[in-house]
Amino acid sequence: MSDNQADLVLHARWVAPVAPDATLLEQHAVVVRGDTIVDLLPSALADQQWRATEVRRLDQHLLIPGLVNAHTHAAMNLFRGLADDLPLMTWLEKHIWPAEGRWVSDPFVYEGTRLAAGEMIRAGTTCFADMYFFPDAVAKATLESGLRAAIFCPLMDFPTPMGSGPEDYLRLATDAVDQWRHEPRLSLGFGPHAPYTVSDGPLEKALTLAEELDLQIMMHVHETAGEIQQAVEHNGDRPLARLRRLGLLTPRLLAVHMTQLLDEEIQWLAETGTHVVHCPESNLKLASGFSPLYKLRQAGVNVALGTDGAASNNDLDMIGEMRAAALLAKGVSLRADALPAAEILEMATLGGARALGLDDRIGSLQAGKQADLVAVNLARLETQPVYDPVAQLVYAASRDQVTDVWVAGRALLKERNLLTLNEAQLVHNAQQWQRKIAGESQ
Ligand SMILES: CSC[C@H]1O[C@@H](n2cnc3c(O)ncnc32)[C@H](O)[C@@H]1O
Ligand SMILES: [Zn+2]
Repeated sequence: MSDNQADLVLHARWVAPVAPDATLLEQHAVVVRGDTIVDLLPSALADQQWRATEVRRLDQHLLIPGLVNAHTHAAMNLFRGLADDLPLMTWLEKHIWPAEGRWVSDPFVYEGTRLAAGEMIRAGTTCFADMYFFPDAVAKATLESGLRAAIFCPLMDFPTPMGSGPEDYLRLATDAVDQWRHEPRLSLGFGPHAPYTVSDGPLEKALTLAEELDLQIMMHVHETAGEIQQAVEHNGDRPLARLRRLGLLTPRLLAVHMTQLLDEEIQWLAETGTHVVHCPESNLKLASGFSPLYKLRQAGVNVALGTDGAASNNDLDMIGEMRAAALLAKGVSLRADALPAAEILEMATLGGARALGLDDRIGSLQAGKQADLVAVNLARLETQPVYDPVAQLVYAASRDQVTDVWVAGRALLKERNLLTLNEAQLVHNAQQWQRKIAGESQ
């Protein structure tokens, strides 16, 4: 290939690179060779300097880095709407865990993850962090969809359809790491469920293994006030203090939810480089509370954004999640300047990439990074006129304005059509699972 030959040149009316110190660009082009961005330059110059196999002119579009959903349980898409309007522990103990005990299997996780992948691609997510059972099925579905995923293998004290107990989960996790970690679009990690379901021994083992294998750890932490009260009554420690004592507060940990935080605990997170994953819609729907986003960011904690699973959110829409996060941060801090739109977009892209240890590869549009890109059409009456395209994306746009998505230079969505998954088939299969599941719970 000659020096000025590219595979793809994307010209866009606006480009938000999200790179450190980068500003919004107008009439620029992103140049892609193979799976990598090789140039970002004014459109007029790109026309002079680059020849390409494919050229797209996105004249009414904002081009952004692919959204990083930093916490979900993809296969739970098949449980969307199964149990609503309940608080966390009733939802989990009385509905979700019994349903998982009955239905979760390799084929369930494969089909549920495919359904979630279709939804995520159509909403502009290019990378998702998954925390669920049967990681091989998640890996297979992800690779087929063309998405990128960080797969956190489960760890709990009690048995599930996947494993008999901590030793078994850890063995299955290391097997999955061996099998999948060399796939360029996958990364692996450990997913101890929560402080109230994993005891000290297995947590220490997971940390040792994560250090040995250089992997991230994801855990639900401080999701509700009840979780903390129960822990204090049980062993005298708040869960975060216990994780600190065990050595888990490090840049390896993604602490999901964190709705209850003392100022001292925010300092621990900042000092140790622990990441927080904020899931505002799930927290609101389960009435769990909300994470003090403004305080966390002021303290210098890296915050990523996640949807949580579709059984508690009930969608995997990162554009909606950005809006919820922005409005909640302002409402809670009583500061209209808390979390401006550009900062929210950064959380939903580079913040997630940092938390997953992938910021050298994804999260911003820079030469040398992977070509994970999303085009959003702003020429709809709902997003007109455009003074500030990023504000329009966060405060006014909807996910169906995502028109095109690329991961590692490969198109997964073209003019709203899925290219790697059959939409009608996904709907059909979801309906079949619903009939089975609903049929038995009557
Ligand atoms: C081993 S992780 C999968 C496990 O987590 C459950 N889960 C889904 N959402 C939540 C949440 O918000 N808090 C706690 N646990 C959650 C899921 O149903 C699986 O059992
Ligand atoms: Zn979760």
